[in-house]
Amino acid sequence: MNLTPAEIVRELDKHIIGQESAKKAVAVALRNRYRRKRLPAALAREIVPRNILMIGPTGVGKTEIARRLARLAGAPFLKVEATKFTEVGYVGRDVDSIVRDLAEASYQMVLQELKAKVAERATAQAEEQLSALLRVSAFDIRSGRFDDQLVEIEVDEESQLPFMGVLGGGDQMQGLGNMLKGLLPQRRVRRRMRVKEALEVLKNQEAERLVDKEEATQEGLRRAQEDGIVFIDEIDKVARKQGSVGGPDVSGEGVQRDLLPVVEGTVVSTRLGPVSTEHVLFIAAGAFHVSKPSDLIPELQGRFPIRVELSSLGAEEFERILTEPESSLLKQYTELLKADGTEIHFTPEAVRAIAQYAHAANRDLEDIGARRLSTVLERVLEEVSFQTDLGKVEITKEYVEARLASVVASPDLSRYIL
Ligand SMILES: Nc1ncnc2c1ncn2[C@@H]1O[C@H](COP(=O)(O)OP(=O)(O)OP(=O)(O)O)[C@@H](O)[C@H]1O
Repeated sequence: MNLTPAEIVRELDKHIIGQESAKKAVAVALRNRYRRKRLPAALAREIVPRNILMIGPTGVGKTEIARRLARLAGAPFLKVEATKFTEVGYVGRDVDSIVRDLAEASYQMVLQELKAKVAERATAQAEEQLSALLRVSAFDIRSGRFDDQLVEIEVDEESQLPFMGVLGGGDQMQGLGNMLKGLLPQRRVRRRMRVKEALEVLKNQEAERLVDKEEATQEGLRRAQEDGIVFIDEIDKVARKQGSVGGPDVSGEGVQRDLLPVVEGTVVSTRLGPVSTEHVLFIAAGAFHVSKPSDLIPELQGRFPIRVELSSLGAEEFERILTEPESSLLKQYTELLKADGTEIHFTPEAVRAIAQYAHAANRDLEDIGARRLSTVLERVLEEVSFQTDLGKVEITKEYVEARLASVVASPDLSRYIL
């Protein structure tokens, strides 16, 4: 993956509308990693990432840019909220958990890749096991003819939920869950389930056995350290100037002091082994409505030398966000309903109307950025979504207005619905 900064921006353009300077900054940061790796080792060690501070209101694409960048680079990614941490010695999460969770995310990423490589073999073995159990041919299993039949299989306790890592909570909960999984001794239990499910469970179990865990650990460690990207949201909330009121940490300065070594480069021991944060890229973000970046402690300011501002979004950007990204909201809804025999089509005027309503709601209620589009769209499509097999349905400006008029007329109603 040796994309030039311009190519990286072009990739990001497929998902994020506007916010050019932020895209450019992250593109350069990513390219710098590639540049560094081409230098002699002694020199490369000296060059630390120049971290980025994103300044902009909520819902304008800060997280999305960082997440997309990570995906593009195949880099392990972790999002944390600065406000979730508390000074060492007080109740709350300690900052070292950032590194442990990043390592865990990295390990899981590698594990999934390794599993994908052995998927074919794992499937064949799972089919064989089931065919032996049911005394039918593997072909019969594959045909799906026995999908609904019940079968009892022996499973590793943790293999029962092959998708737990995907579904479980936020990034942090996922890290925690995985960590627990790693610590618990494996138990074998007998479970009755439908053949179709058994196949999935056994596939996953075989894949787990086939992959080289040590390889996953080593590669996971390497990626966390060399490619890891940590997004620290709400940094502005811990950047208040020293408050006048007492209490343990009114200003958030303690959290900043704790974050500092992690950002500067430290070694944290994790389940996988020691992880150095020296080359991890940190992207901090905040609205900075009240506090200013200059309210951060000087050492931390120095560690985030690249400052980019993201602008708040207006009706025109909303219109583009609705339609242009590769998996835009309108495309998502269209595909979703198509699965149920309803083909919706939005007229350009309808799209504009939705964008304008969203913009107005942000202005009148609270500016939540592009997130507003989801609530408005949900309301517009409420009735259509409730039904199935409607065939072709055209969503016109008049329809949008009819759906939203009553809500918009009542400020109280708006607050709940939009
Ligand atoms: N410029 C944009 N282009 C496309 N989609 C956007 C844009 N801005 C926001 N979105 C969408 O809006 C949602 C919220 O955006 P995001 O998570 O990036 O907010 P944020 O700026 O990080 O705010 P917060 O700090 O509150 O998390 C995401 O689903 C994202 O895809």
